[in-house]
Amino acid sequence: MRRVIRTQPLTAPAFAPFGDVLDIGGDPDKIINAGMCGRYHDRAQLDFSGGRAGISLFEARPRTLPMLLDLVERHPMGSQAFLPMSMDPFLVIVAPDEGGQPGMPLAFVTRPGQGINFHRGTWHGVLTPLAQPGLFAVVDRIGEGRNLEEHYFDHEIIIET
Ligand SMILES: NC(=O)N[C@@H](O)C(=O)O
Ligand code: NI
Repeated sequence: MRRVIRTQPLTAPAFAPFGDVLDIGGDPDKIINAGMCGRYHDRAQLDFSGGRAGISLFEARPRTLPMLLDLVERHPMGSQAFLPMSMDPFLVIVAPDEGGQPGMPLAFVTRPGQGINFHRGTWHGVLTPLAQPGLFAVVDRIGEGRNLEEHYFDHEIIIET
């Protein structure tokens, strides 16, 4: 069986069941630094249970669309944030959990300057830039325990614009 999933723009309401969208839409929560900076305060639900927060840098090879989606994964012990260090859109794949297996995935494309934070246990595609440099800061759980569960699809899923 072959399924095609079309990308859609990333919005906070559509992404809410899966995680947080980090962007500077609307007014800042605070004006700081002598009026020189807007702070969009505390915008993600972070979770590092039994471990600690870590910041890593990922240099990922960009993908082109259409692309074959063969794998999603989840981190049962912590959240994971993808914070681009460029102004290029990237692809964000998520899927609902259906009895411990991923359901039908959704594919979002970010606007320049948007980041995301997957909530703990959210099925997601791995970091997928769409342009060079695929440079991201990733905030996730550092600690003991099995924090990676992978699922390989047994049917073909194509992600298209
Ligand atoms: N495994 C790892 O460091 N990265 C993945 O979790 C990912 O979602 O890209
Ligand atoms: Ni991950």
